[in-house]
Amino acid sequence: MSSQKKRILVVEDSPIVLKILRHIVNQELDPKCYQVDYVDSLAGAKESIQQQDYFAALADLNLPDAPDGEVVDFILDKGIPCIVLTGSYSEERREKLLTMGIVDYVVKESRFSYAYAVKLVQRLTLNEFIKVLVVEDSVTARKYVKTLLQQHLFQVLEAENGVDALKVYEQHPEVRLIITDYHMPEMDGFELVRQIRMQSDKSDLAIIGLSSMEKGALSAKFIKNGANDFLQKPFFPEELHCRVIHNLESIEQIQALNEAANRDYLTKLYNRRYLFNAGQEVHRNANQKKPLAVAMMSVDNFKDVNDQYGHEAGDALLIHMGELISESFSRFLTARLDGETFCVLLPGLSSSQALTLMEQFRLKVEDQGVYIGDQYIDTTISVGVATQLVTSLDGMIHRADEYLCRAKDMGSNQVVGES
Ligand SMILES: Nc1nc2c(ncn2[C@@H]2O[C@H](COP(=O)(O)OP(=O)(O)OP(=O)(O)O)[C@@H](O)[C@H]2O)c(=O)[nH]1
Repeated sequence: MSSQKKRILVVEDSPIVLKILRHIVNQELDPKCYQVDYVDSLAGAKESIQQQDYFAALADLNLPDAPDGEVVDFILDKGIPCIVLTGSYSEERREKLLTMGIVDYVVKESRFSYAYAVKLVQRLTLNEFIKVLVVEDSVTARKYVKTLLQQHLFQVLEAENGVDALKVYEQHPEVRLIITDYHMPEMDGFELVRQIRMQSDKSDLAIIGLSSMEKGALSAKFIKNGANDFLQKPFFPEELHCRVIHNLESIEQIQALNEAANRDYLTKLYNRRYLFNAGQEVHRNANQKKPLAVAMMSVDNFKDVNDQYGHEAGDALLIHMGELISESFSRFLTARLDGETFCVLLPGLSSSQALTLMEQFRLKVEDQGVYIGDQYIDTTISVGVATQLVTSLDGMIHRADEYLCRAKDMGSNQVVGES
């Protein structure tokens, strides 16, 4: 999320609804990320929108000075995504709202509907950064899906057949979702899904197949070919949005689980498991022309910090070390291996370059010290650096560890390695 707060406008005249909304907003929207303004009339909305840039608005359809949804027209006119709160539901009203180009409507029935509306704001914030590829040979159908996705702030890419889609995907591997039709010239939807699945699995990229009603079996075939989901045409806009959100949330949950499994809970650096897995490729790519250095570092006399200032202070020092390591070695793979021991893989660096870099880091730690509360703690590190390429990463880490022990034996606060 960008460092600037997102401004959200809530337009609602009912004090009871406002009270519930405020409560949910306070619970769900981080005040560090969102600034929410509340007004109770069209006049209030006009004044606020004149003064501020809004990321999105939640607006009541019927206000005393705007009984017929005029506030929604006004908000949309200003290019602000709008989630409509409506007291009642009818097919006619739904049709009208959707053709206006709103993000979604929420019938004011229970606390859950307000929670849904607030969650939608969070979703829009994420969507801004998500690329979706729409693959469809009919220009009208493609533009329709594109418009619906843009109403939810997605970045939309287009392709008119499977071959075209593969090219776009190659240029934009960050695409998180592909929505593809079945029947297309050059390459159909099934073949596209088959080819895409050779590169990206379901936990990295979601695929939703589109198939027409009369060809019911296509939907099952789409799933069997590797799509995450399908949608039968013609579909309601809400159906598309629900499927899109559902599939993206599944991917996000898997990624969050992976991330949690790969990170050290305290410093947020990668953990030992991740370093050993991801490091294999780094090690494989190393050769005589592309050297690899492995540095192991350990905070000196860390036990004394725990003993003297308490375990919490020790934790704070480790967090500080984690921050220092990730900012100083941002282009390298870094990890906390255990306790007060950290590791960094430095591909492309010769022995002397690696030793110099680690010596600079040692000096930085020595110079900085750290405040834990109002207590200033002086701290130093010892470092071992292995640069001789051996057959396994484990072997290099073991060597670096031996140099680290030597640095400690020689009095700590120094870098020892192969020159
Ligand atoms: N606060 C805190 N302490 C930890 C954590 N993990 C390990 N420790 C402690 O770190 C200390 C490491 O002690 P030692 O292995 O003797 O290392 P040292 O005191 O730095 O000594 P040298 O390595 O010789 O400089 C132990 O007391 C562990 O209990 C942690 O996550 N938080």
